[in-house]
Amino acid sequence: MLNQTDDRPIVGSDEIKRVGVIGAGQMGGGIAQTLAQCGYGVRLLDQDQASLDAGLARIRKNLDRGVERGRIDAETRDAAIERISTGLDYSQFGDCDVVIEAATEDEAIKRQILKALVPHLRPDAIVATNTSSISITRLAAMTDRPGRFMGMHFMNPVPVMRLVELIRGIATEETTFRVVRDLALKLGKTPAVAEDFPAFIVNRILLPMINEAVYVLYEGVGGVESIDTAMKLGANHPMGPLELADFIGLDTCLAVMHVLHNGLADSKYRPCPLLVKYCEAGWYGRKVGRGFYDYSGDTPVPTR
Ligand SMILES: CC(=O)CC(=O)SCCNC(=O)CCNC(=O)[C@H](O)C(C)(C)COP(=O)(O)OP(=O)(O)OC[C@H]1O[C@@H](n2cnc3c(N)ncnc32)[C@H](O)[C@@H]1OP(=O)(O)O
Ligand SMILES: NC(=O)C1=CN([C@@H]2O[C@H](COP(=O)(O)OP(=O)(O)OC[C@H]3O[C@@H](n4cnc5c(N)ncnc54)[C@H](OP(=O)(O)O)[C@@H]3O)[C@@H](O)[C@H]2O)C=CC1
Repeated sequence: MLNQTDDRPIVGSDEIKRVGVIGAGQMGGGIAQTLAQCGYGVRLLDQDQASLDAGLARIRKNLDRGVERGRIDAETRDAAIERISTGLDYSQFGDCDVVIEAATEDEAIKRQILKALVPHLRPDAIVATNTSSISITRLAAMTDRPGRFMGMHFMNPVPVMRLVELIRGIATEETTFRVVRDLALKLGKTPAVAEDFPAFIVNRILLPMINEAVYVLYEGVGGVESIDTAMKLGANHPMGPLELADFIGLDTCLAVMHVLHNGLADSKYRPCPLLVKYCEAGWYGRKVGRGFYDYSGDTPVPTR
């Protein structure tokens, strides 16, 4: 398939066979698992072996749970694991058709990753970012291929959630968009298109709600349990906002609020000081064992 604007060849969606994933955290792991379950070869990278091992162990556990619950059989699980290779070196992405960046929500880290990544890619490879909030256009400018760059924003937990937000940067070519949209469809997801504004659609709406829940806690309007019970039973949310904040990661929640606050320059997006304090303490939520709940025991215990 030929690129419509500059005639350089670009991979077509049917030709996507190998996908690289950068970051083996909860999102990178979920994306890798979903890709592998759908038959794609996956190259997974993180910055150290311990993070890679932990990521792969989480994928195995999720797939094992699928087998236990009768959702998949053991052969499907084993084949999915076989399709995932891991490494610490960007050269593993040399044969990838698409690479999805899913590292920590920090623009400096993402810029560094993108700069290091592109020299190893085929000229026609597409780069997508799973950022929750950062400008796609700005990240694209860090690469040698703004036309082959866009936002592909999965939701957590990736294997379960049906939505993928698709965000074009100012330079994203239509062919790139179509290839990435088709990949999302092949993963069984429903795409929703968002413009390149801070935090796009889902997080522009969801994160201020979570931040407000933290203010409600900060001001003593309710305790952790009351707030979550109120929103679960009163608004039919599957998780309360504080439970959800812990699930997303308080570091990610705070990073998104900063992008909204800085990017839209409106005081309504001011991160709650209590959210800032929890992050300063390293209480990032479920992934570290403590956030608005303490996860060290059998059942989560509210911390306030
Ligand atoms: C921050 C961003 O940039 C954007 C975001 O992602 S915002 C966050 C968006 N996500 C949400 O809002 C999630 C809200 N929560 C939920 O929808 C549900 O609580 C939930 C789907 C996470 C769990 O559902 P539940 O019914 O309470 O639990 P449970 O029965 O254990 O799990 C339901 C299914 O999800 C699967 N699941 C749960 N957690 C999982 C995980 N972390 N990874 C993979 N699969 C998971 C389970 O295996 C189960 O699958 P089966 O029914 O096929 O066996
Ligand atoms: N959490 C959520 O609900 C959602 C998050 N997102 C987005 O997905 C991305 C990842 O989030 P999430 O998975 O939750 O975060 P996690 O903290 O779970 O994982 C981030 C991973 O990135 C790794 N990492 C950090 N720096 C580098 C680097 N220089 N090179 C390679 N890997 C690196 C981290 O390694 P280490 O642990 O060693 O630092 C970690 O394994 C973020 O952009 C986030 O905004 C999108 C949708 C939902």
